[in-house]
Amino acid sequence: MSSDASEFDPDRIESYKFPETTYTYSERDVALYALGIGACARDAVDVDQLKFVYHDKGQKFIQVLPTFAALFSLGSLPGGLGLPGLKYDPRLLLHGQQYIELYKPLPSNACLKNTVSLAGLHDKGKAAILEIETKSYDKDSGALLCMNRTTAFLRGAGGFSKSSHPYSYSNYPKDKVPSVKIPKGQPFVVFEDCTQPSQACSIYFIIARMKVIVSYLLVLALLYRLSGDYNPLHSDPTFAKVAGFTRPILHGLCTLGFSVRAIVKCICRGDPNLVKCISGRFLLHVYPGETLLTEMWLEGLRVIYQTKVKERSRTVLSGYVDLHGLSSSL
Ligand SMILES: CCCCCCC[C@@H](O)CC(=O)SCCNC(=O)CCNC(=O)[C@H](O)C(C)(C)COP(=O)(O)OP(=O)(O)OC[C@H]1O[C@@H](n2cnc3c(N)ncnc32)[C@H](O)[C@@H]1OP(=O)(O)O
Repeated sequence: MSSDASEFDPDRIESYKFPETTYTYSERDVALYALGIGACARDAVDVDQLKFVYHDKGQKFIQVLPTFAALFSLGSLPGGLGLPGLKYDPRLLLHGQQYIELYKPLPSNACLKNTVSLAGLHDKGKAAILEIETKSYDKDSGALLCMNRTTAFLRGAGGFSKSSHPYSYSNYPKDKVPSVKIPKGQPFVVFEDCTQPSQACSIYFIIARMKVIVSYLLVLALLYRLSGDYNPLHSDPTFAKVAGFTRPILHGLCTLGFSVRAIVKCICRGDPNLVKCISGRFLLHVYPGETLLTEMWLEGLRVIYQTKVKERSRTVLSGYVDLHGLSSSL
């Protein structure tokens, strides 16, 4: 018996073959992205960040922040999430998680070929969770640059299981994904950005062995969207209200970009190529203009982090970043 085309149909979603896509970017996109996640926002001559927006010290290419790789995954979805069998209200979609593996330093401009597949689909009753895997190859050399696993939390789309057992499909072993446990002790380092332009910038407070970074977001969602996520949830007040928010919220990937940029600055001493893999779960929305505070703990070559909104004292993101090694100056 064929299923009704207007129904949520997990079998159709699971058997869908995603087309290959291409994604092309230039140095201008790389610099615009870095500005969208707050690089140099508080200090236009920050030696650790100028290289992400400018050919600092005569460098030949602008360097690429590791979370730039996440853009390839959003750009790889044909027509958004218009998959056969997937029925959901786009106004209720939230970004749930992002996982990125980096295999090579990201070039400052490239033409990429993306292969896309379903990584997971889960029925959580009140929501459906959809996971999409994107592998990005340099089109010229054929080299695999990175892999993204992007998780969408589709509020109101759950309850589609055909048996009493909740539907759950994954193309990767769940036990290989470490869950994040925030350590009980104090974070590792303290770094605080200046709060007002009139203050001296980039003041370091080394308090015991703690470092904390504070960043200030202003109209970032409007700037960040120019990197390719035009979801009106981040710009349209009416749309945001229907989605359940008092005003447009920040892109999850912008918050992740802030947090990982803080880690690159504080732990990697500005070297983006020390980052091997990134994992983050979005726990709560962020309003543009709120202050982000990223706390970091170092456990071997793993940085465990959590990001809080200072004004509401709420954790909005947590995860880990695995490194290839540690900076010798740490
Ligand atoms: C293909 C992908 C395309 C992606 C496109 C992205 C486009 C972007 O423009 C969209 C955005 O950027 S939206 C902004 C960023 N995201 C957010 O602000 C979401 C913040 N998180 C929340 O609000 C809640 O955690 C919330 C609402 C997500 C969950 O909270 P609750 O409803 O309270 O859930 P809870 O009862 O705690 O858990 C139910 C089950 O769901 C699992 N879960 C919870 N949070 C999750 C999350 N963030 N990601 C993945 N899974 C999550 C829980 O584990 C639980 O399952 P189980 O019962 O099996 O443990």
